[in-house]
Amino acid sequence: MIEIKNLSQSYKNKQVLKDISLTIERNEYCALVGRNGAGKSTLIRSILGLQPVKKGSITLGGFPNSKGDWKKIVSYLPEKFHLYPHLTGEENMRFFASLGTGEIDEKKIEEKLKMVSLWEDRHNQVKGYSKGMLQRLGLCVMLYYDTDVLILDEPTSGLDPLGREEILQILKSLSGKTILMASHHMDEIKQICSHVVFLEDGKMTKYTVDEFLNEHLKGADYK
Ligand SMILES: Nc1ncnc2c1ncn2[C@@H]1O[C@H](COP(=O)(O)OP(=O)(O)OP(=O)(O)O)[C@@H](O)[C@H]1O
Repeated sequence: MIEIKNLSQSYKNKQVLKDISLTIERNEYCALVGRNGAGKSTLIRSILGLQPVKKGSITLGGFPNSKGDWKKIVSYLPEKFHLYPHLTGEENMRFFASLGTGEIDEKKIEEKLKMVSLWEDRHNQVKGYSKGMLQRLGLCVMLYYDTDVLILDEPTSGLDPLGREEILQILKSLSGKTILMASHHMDEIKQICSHVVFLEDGKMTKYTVDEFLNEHLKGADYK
């Protein structure tokens, strides 16, 4: 579903990604792991076409990321995103739903709000939502589009253990999705991911979760 070939990225003289090649197959749940500054955001930004690719190529579902068609199969949840605080949860959903074809699928909004346990709170203004609720609403917007590929940048960042668990359970309940998710939390990676994409010194290695744990956790780099 995601294919990266010989990707290199630099900022001025600093090379951040060095000749990276990666294939993420359909139905794989991949954690994107690396120390601060390893290049995780640079990789995500490159995949999403937010950063021009000068060297290498990226395709999503067979579509080059330089052309628009790939957007039909990919949704992205940034680490920081904006919702309208004066609108209710449901009104926010309706707003984002209308950005697609212009038509709003009310049944689907109901289904997704229930999926993220916000149906009861749908008539409340978002300004009163907790961080966990906001994160679930962000996820709900993303899930509304029913895309095959989900890219998430630290979706549980800043949440308490219960809030994190709620997000993980939602992701776990999905089927037929391909996920790339930046994460610093080994416990959540173990819980929901099949693979780890590890960035270090500009190089990338893809492991199964067990391989990664055996290789890297003896020194307790990540917990
Ligand atoms: N716009 C930019 N201009 C110059 N250098 C940048 C820019 N963006 C990122 N960098 C540098 O590139 C390197 C990789 O940054 P990136 O944000 O991709 O890492 P990251 O793995 O996402 O880090 P974190 O875990 O802290 O979010 C870092 O050394 C960073 O300082």
